[in-house]
Amino acid sequence: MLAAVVDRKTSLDGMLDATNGNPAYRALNEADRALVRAILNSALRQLPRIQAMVGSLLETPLPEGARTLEHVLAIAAAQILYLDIPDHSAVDLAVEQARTDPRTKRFANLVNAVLRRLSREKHDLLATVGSTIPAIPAWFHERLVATYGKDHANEIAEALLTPAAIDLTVKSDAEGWASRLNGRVLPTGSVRLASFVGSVPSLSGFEDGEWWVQDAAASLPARLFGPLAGKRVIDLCAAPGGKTAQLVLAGGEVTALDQSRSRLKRLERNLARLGFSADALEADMGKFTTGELFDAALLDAPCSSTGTIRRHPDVLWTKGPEDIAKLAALQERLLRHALTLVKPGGIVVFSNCSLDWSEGEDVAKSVVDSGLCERIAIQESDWPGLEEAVTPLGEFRTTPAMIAPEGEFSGGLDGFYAVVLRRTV
Ligand SMILES: C[S@@+](CC[C@H](N)C(=O)[O-])C[C@H]1O[C@@H](n2cnc3c(N)ncnc32)[C@H](O)[C@@H]1O
Repeated sequence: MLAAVVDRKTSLDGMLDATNGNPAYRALNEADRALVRAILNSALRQLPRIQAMVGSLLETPLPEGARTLEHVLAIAAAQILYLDIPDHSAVDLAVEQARTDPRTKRFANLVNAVLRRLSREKHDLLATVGSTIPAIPAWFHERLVATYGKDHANEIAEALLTPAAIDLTVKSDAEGWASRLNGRVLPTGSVRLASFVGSVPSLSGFEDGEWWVQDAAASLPARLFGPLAGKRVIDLCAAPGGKTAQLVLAGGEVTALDQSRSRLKRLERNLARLGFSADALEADMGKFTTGELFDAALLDAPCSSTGTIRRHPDVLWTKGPEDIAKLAALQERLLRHALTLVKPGGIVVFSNCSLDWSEGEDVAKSVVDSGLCERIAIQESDWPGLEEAVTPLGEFRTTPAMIAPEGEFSGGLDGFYAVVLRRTV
C-alpha cells in the first residue's frame, strides 16, 4: 500500500475504504486495520526523515530500482522510530517480508542488519538526522518557503506531523456542546474536542443531528455569507455537504450541486441526519447554466488538498507541482463561470483547502483584475482571535501552524483560502 501511494499516486482513503478498499486490508479485523492505518500514516508523515535515517546507515546506496526494498525498510522504520510496537517484531516481519518477495529476497540479511542498527541507534538518529531535515518532500518545502518564508514554512511542516483534532460545527449553543462533549469553542465558532478515541457517531448529539464534523478552517467560507434568509444560494462543489449544511443553517434556500453521484448521495444522507434539506443536483458546474440567477454562490473548488495533510498525509506523495498548476487553471475557469451564475451585485465566496497561493490568492487576483468582480474585504474586527488569518487584502488564509494548543486541546487548522467577491458586471 505504501508503494501504491508513493509510486503510483493512489489515494490512501480509497485503499482503506471499508467496502471497496484493498482486499488484504479489508480481510483484517478492526484492531489490525487500525494498526495498518497507524503504520501507513506514520510512514507517509515522516518518509523524508525515515529515508535519511535509513540512508545514513547504509554503506552503499540501495541499488537503482530497489523500490520494494525501500518500502519494506520504511514500513519497519516507521514502527521502530515512531510507534509503540516492539522493535524486534517490526524487524522480524520486515525480514520475513523481504525473504518471501522475489524482488527483495537477496536483501533479507541487509534488511535485518540495517533495522537492528536503526533500533540500537534510534535515539541518536532521531535527535540528529531525524529532526534537522523537514519531514515533507523537498518540492513542497521549497514552495512553502517561497510563499510563507522560512520560519512559517518550518512551523507548517512541523504542524503537519500532528494529527488534526476533531472539530464540530454546531447548529447552536456552542458553549453548551463544548461543556457536554469536553470541547473548547474556537474563534471560528466551532467546538474542538479534546483528544478523543472512539467513534464519533456514539457521541451525544450525533443521532439527533445537532452537529457535524468539520475542520474549524473549513467552516469559515460558508460563515462569510452571514445570514441568508430569503436568499437563493448555490453550493457549486457541494459534496459531502459540510458547507451546504452551514448555508441551510444560515437560512438560505440552497441548491447543492456536485458532479459525483456517489458523493451527492453522501451529501443527501448527511443533510437527512441533520434534518436539513437542499435541492441536490448532479451536474458539471463548468457547464451548468440557470434561467434564474442566484443571490449567492459558494465555490469550494477541487484543489490539491495540501491544507489537509495532517489528516491525509498521502497528499504529499500523490500530488505534485504539475497537479497544482492544472488545478489552478481549472479553478480560475470554474470561478469565472461561478460569477455568471449570480445576479449582478451577487456574492461568490471562492475557497479551497490548498496551502498553495497559486490555487487561491493568485486565482482571485487574476479574476478581480479582469474586472468581473470586486473583492469585499474581510474585517479583522469581525473575527476576534483569528486576526492572523486575515490577509492585508482582506482574504482568509489559514495554515496548520495557526491556533495555539491549549491545555488538553491540540492546536492547528487545515490550510484554507477564502475570498468574498461581488459580481460587478
Ligand atoms: C473540496 S470538495 C467539496 C467539499 C464540500 N464543499 C464540503 O464542504 O463538504 C470538491 C467537490 O467538488 C466536486 N467537483 C469537482 N469538479 C466539479 C465540477 N466540475 N462540477 C461539479 N462538482 C465538481 C467533487 O466531486 C467534490 O465533491
